[in-house]
Amino acid sequence: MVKAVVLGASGGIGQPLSLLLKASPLVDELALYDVVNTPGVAADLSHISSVAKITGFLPADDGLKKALTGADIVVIPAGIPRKPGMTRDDLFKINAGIVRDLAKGIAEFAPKAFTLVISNPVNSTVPIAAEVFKAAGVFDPKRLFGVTTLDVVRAETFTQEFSGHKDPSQATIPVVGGHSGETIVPLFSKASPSFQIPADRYDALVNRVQFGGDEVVKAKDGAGSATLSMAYAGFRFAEAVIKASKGEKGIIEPTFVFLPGVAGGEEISKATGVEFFSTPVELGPHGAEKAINILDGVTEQEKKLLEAAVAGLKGNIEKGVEFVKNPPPK
Ligand SMILES: NC(=O)C1=CN([C@@H]2O[C@H](COP(=O)(O)OP(=O)(O)OC[C@H]3O[C@@H](n4cnc5c(N)ncnc54)[C@H](O)[C@@H]3O)[C@@H](O)[C@H]2O)C=CC1
Ligand SMILES: O=C([O-])CC(=O)C(=O)O
Repeated sequence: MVKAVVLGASGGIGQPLSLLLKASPLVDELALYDVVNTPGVAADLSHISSVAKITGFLPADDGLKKALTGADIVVIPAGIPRKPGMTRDDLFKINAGIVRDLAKGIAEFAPKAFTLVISNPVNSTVPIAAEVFKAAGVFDPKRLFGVTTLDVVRAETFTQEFSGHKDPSQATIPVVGGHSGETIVPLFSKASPSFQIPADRYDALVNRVQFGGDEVVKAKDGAGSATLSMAYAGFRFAEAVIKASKGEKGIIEPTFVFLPGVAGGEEISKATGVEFFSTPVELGPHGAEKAINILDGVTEQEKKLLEAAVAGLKGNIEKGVEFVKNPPPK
């Protein structure tokens, strides 16, 4: 039996993500939580003739507790999205508190659940969740994931003409680092099967993966950021976590984790100088079984990208940790 919970289920990402989870044969129970509209979204989805039994909750009447109790996997797309001209870090002011409070709920009502954080800025919201879990004495680094799958999905899509896959999702193109601008590092040299990108196209392709989010923010012109591609990516990652938890072997996905708490992660943490980092992770019954180091043998260009990523990540991580350790005055 798998119970999945979506926190922020009525939003632009929350609704299509809930649809995909409701339609998935891997999910037996689905609970939707948001500060608005969950009764309607749950009623609508409940007419779909799939396995999952669906319920919707609002904050009143212990809604968060009821949604989270018994959860195996919790996905968090709660929080505000960007508008043109904003960086993901500009979302910190509002989303940091939202993620902190939802993480407190998870610590209390579903401390053993896999927690998948989508809310931006991921580079800071994942450290926030980790600090909340630590303070509550329930932190298991193998069970906390920042969802960076959309960066991988974009890399697969944007390089299709070089990878040559009819179905671009069949390419393996690792993207490491974090989830904002220069902290996003596509490692094209580590793609498998390998392919060559012409030198005059390289910078533009890296830039497109790093700033793919901005492309959507601009096109939506004030109406938000990526929602449908994110729902696809979030579902892909959630599905991978669920399949691995059920014993399926060989599932590897890049995700933003607390490296010192995952087997193999210490080495990557030493090499990069950061504790939180997105790297390919082998998933298993208990979550992140092994962090895979693919940083050896990267190209000189990729080394430079990694340096810039780490410099940005350090501040983002510190900001998240500080937010919980030394909360700003109310
Ligand atoms: N990790 C990634 O790759 C990506 C992350 N994002 C991020 O995901 C977040 C959500 O984006 P959208 O769905 O487009 O935004 P949205 O505004 O459409 O939806 C957010 C939902 O969160 C709900 N919410 C707000 N406070 C809440 C709380 N305390 N508890 C529960 N629900 C709450 C809102 O009522 C709303 O329904 C944003 O922070 C965005 O930047 C977006 C795309 C990609
Ligand atoms: O760009 C944004 O703000 C949303 C996001 O994280 C993405 O699309 O990668």
